[in-house]
Amino acid sequence: MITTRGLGKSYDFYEQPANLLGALRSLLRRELTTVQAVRDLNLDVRRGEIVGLLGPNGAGKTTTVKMLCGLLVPTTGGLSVCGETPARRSYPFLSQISVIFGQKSMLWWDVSTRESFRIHKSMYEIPDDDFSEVVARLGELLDIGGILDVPVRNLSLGQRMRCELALALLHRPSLLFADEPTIGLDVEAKVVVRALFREINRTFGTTIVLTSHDMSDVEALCDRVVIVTDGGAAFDGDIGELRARAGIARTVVFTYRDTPRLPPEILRASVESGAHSVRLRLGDQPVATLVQAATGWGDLADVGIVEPGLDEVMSKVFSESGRRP
Ligand SMILES: Nc1ncnc2c1ncn2[C@@H]1O[C@H](COP(=O)(O)OP(=O)(O)OP(=O)(O)O)[C@@H](O)[C@H]1O
Repeated sequence: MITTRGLGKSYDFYEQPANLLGALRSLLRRELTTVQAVRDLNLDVRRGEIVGLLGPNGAGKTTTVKMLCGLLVPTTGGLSVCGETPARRSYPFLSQISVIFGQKSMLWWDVSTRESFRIHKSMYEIPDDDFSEVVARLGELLDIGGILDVPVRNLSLGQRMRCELALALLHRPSLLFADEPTIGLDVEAKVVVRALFREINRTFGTTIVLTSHDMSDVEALCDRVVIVTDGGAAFDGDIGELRARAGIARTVVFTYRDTPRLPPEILRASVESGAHSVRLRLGDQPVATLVQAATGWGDLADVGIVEPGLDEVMSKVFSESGRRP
């Protein structure tokens, strides 16, 4: 579905002078600055996958997405998306893809969502029957039936995001780019959006490329993650491999019916301890050995093994790549 080889993009721009003197000088001589936003990126996405494109701020994720959907022309390298060259923006290409930018509205601001849908319908030549069916289905799934006739400027952020999603899915794209699609949504709306992504992926086989700083989105959705740092791919694999790469040990939590009598060395090594519980890092020792020892510290009620949070994992991988999370 997507292949990039040696993909690169640099931006040239003139820096804004910091003060009046600088501004006067810049009338005579301006300094051109180049930022290498994406460098030598090799990426393969197969049909039907949900791939997370992750990385710290400024890593080059949005620039990559913009090249993949044809909004930006690469400076170097080659890419093929749905068998086409995105920057040519041919009709067969555009009718197969869709893009959601969480920070940018694709809806017309002054008219209702339904009007934007109608414009979209004519642009994509969606037949009347298909259109009615998809609007009804998305209206129900996203709970927007009651707000389709409200001017977009009067919608709350969460309501607008639901409408943005519906607009993006109207022509049933086979490839969806979603750049921070859950930004600003409340917890309930995020769950709805994730469920919707899963559903369209399962039902229509839609391939999804997602960028998000919300690790719950990533855990809930992504079969595979590609971590971009400084414009290049620093990791490509599934979340299990990513956890292994970060090398953060799992922890085990022992919960007691009474207050446990913890040996001093256990107390010192604990990640946290409370009146009725203690949390320890699982090092090389077998879990069974630790559980056996834990039964001797008090009236053991429960044992739970906790994977490191994806936020912690990402933070470690980003910092190892020399970038802040
Ligand atoms: N239009 C532009 N002109 C000049 N530089 C740009 C432009 N757009 C992005 N950049 C620079 O390119 C680099 C990558 O930006 P990009 O927006 O692709 O990162 P990102 O990974 O999406 O970041 P974030 O997570 O903060 O959204 C940054 O250093 C940014 O300042």
